[in-house]
Amino acid sequence: MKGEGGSEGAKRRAGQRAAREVESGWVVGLGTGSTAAHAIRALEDADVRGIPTSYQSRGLAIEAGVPLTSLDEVEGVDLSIDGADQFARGSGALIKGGGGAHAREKIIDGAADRFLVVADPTKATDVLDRPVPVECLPDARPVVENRLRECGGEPDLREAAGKDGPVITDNGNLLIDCAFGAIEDPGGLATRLSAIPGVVEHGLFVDLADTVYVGIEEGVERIDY
Ligand SMILES: O=C[C@H](O)[C@H](O)[C@H](O)COP(=O)(O)O
Repeated sequence: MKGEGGSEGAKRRAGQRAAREVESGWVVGLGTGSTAAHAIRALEDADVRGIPTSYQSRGLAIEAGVPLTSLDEVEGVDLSIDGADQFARGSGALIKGGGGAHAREKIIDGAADRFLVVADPTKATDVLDRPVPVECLPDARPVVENRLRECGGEPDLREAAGKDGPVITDNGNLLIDCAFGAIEDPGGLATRLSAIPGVVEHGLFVDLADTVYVGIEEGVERIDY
């Protein structure tokens, strides 16, 4: 369910710009995906501790020599830097989870004093309209799918490439990509999705982003919320 396109240069500019906000001694949430990866690499020589949001970001941090910690070893998270599959320019609402990492991302990004989103211009939209990734307990899938239909969605179990069967998240759960068409009220939909028994977490991030850095041809655009 990853988004298409987006130049690597734009992603790199956004990731490196966000990494410049990190101060010595900070605890930093390490986001997942190809854009957040540039921020993690840019922290190579920084005096920080990182909390990874996924298996992928953990591996990247180890490669870059960023010391790792966890939520139960720190008093707080100073800053988190993470990507997005789509963001609404006007509100900063996001769709995340194209790589299936949104549950841990929401915990860590949401715990941070500041949450910086890094993106390329293909992620920007006026109204969110990508399918929303929903992480679901395996036994609950039929019930969750019915409830998603009642919410107006079209659920689609995410299949794994190179394997017969579904994608299993880092937490051992299933992923359902649910299309809702244009999402005019992300906050209302987020509340409804969170109330479904068996839903571990969904990829709508509402009122969480403080700043979006968008890599563009000439540099980086900054949008504050
Ligand atoms: O589960 C994955 C994450 O939410 C990513 O941050 C999101 O998919 C964006 O990834 P990318 O920067 O590779 O487009």
